[in-house]
Amino acid sequence: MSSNQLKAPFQYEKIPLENIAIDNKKKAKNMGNTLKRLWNYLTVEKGKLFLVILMVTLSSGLSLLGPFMVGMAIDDYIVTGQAGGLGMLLVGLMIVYLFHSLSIFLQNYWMIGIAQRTVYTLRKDLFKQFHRLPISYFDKRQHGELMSRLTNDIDNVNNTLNQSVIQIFASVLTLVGTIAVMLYLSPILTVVTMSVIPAMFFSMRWITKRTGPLYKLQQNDLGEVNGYVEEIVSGQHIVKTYSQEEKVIREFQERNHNLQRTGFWALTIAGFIPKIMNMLNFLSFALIALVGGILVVYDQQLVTVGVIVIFTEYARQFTRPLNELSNQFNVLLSAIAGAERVFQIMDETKEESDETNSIEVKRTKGNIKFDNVTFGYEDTTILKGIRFEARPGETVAFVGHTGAGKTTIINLISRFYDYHTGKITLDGIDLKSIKRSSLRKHMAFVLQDPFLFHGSVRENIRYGRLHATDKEVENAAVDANAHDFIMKLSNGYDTILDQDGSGISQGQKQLLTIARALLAAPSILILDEATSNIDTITELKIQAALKRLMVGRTSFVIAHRLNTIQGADTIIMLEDGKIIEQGSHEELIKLKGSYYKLYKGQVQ
Ligand SMILES: Nc1ncnc2c1ncn2[C@@H]1O[C@H](COP(=O)(O)OP(=O)(O)OP(=O)(O)O)[C@@H](O)[C@H]1O
Repeated sequence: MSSNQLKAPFQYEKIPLENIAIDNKKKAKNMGNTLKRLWNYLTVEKGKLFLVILMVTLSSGLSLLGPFMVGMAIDDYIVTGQAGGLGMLLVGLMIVYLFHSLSIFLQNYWMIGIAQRTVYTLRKDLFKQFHRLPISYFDKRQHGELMSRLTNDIDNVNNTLNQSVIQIFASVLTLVGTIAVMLYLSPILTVVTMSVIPAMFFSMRWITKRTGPLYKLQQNDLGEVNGYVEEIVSGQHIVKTYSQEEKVIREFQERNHNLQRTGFWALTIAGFIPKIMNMLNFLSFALIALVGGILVVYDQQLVTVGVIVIFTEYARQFTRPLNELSNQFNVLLSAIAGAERVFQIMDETKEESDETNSIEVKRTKGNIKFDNVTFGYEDTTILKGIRFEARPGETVAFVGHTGAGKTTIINLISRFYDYHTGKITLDGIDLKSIKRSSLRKHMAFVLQDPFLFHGSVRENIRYGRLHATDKEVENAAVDANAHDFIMKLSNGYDTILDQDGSGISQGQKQLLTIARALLAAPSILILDEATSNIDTITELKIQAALKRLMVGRTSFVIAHRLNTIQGADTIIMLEDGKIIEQGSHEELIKLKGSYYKLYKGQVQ
């Protein structure tokens, strides 16, 4: 690998901002909707929110009172030379600032509570939504990218709720209050102080127009980075086996670079705000001193020295909330971008809700019938005119080249996807009218790549039936030929398995999933190439366990190795989504068609 390939992109090339297409109207509408939905989450805590608002109002009021009292001290006591009342005023000032601090402490305390609970609910709702989404949704997306929504995006919302809500509210109040008091004290100086507003407004507009889309882009780029990391971490074995480290690092760097670039521009442009605000602040300071000074010299009635001091303080108070508003506005934009991505998932079409009159199937014989079924994932039709019947207790095996449609048939039987035309029935009832959860309760899967959760061996088997007793779990393990190896593990049934069971062999994992299926005692079984990549002794064990598992259950088997399915009642040979041959092993051999050729090819 040349060192150039991995060189960090120190050059921050300009992002073509004009390419970030923004449909302003649509964007504003989306933002409004997102804010409204966030607000709905917040207002669950009406009481606390009211207290926060009360405290913010109090602290804003007190922050106006402080400078006013200082001005009074100058005009009434210092300029007049009567310093007697100064002590009392000082005590008053101390009390004002004490309550000011107390109200700030309380508003933060309550707001953090509200924010944490809001984000907790948001996280809960999003996680729930993950479970309502159809398999097709996950099939199409990178898992890490989805995870990023639950972590980074919600974190973003959390940070904003913790700080920005209070700051924005306090800033608005302080701004309005300051303007009101300034007008009361001196309309001329108010106009002078506010003369910098247009400059502030236009510079802010220029900045936020650019940072908004950039923040959104940054969140997307972060999702991409997370998605890629998740994919590569879980595919480490493959990366190493094919020595693809260089390629992977290069691809990661591309995503990392994009994130760095958007992050750089978002923060750089947002960083202009405080600088511009400071500059304008100093400008308004100078203007107040100049105009105020001239007014004092010409007419003491118009403006006093105390009022000039109050104005210089208010000028700062006046630009600070503006500054804060603009800063918080950027944080808010990034949180809205995060929230928007969260709500996007919440708005995804859920797994089509089961019809209200859909049937709960308590018992089933396990008779599955396909009658002229067609189906396609997207526009292209994958399965065409599929007809077959699996009678109760029978085994139906699917064979065919890769992409022929074997898994797709299984996806339809388990209703991960719904058929388009024709009909699939279970015991004569249309599959679409049966509640998905009720249908899947009667099914168990033993898949090619057995999945185990982080937890004990016992818990992993018990996943098949949560209320099974320890004895039942062990019986299932015995029947699945798993008991012996489990007893040899460091803690027997209580041995903790890593996520995906990386501490045990592939064959052992398969035995555990067979035990899990045995415990579930379903009437329909789905076996997907359960015996590939396994040594002969373990394979024999698995075969025996599967035989036991399949007794009395309708079983659907996908197998590439034809020797494992010779005993099947029906073998269905698929080609390009169509059934080309169907019958028992003997019948298909006699036919001397495609199955015969495939079989001969494998046994030779
Ligand atoms: N989630 C999906 N979205 C879109 N197309 C899909 C999806 N899953 C499978 N397909 C397409 O459907 C066709 C049938 O795929 P299927 O997985 O059923 O084949 P298969 O016979 O099980 O193959 P294999 O033996 O390789 O597992 C293929 O052309 C495949 O590209």
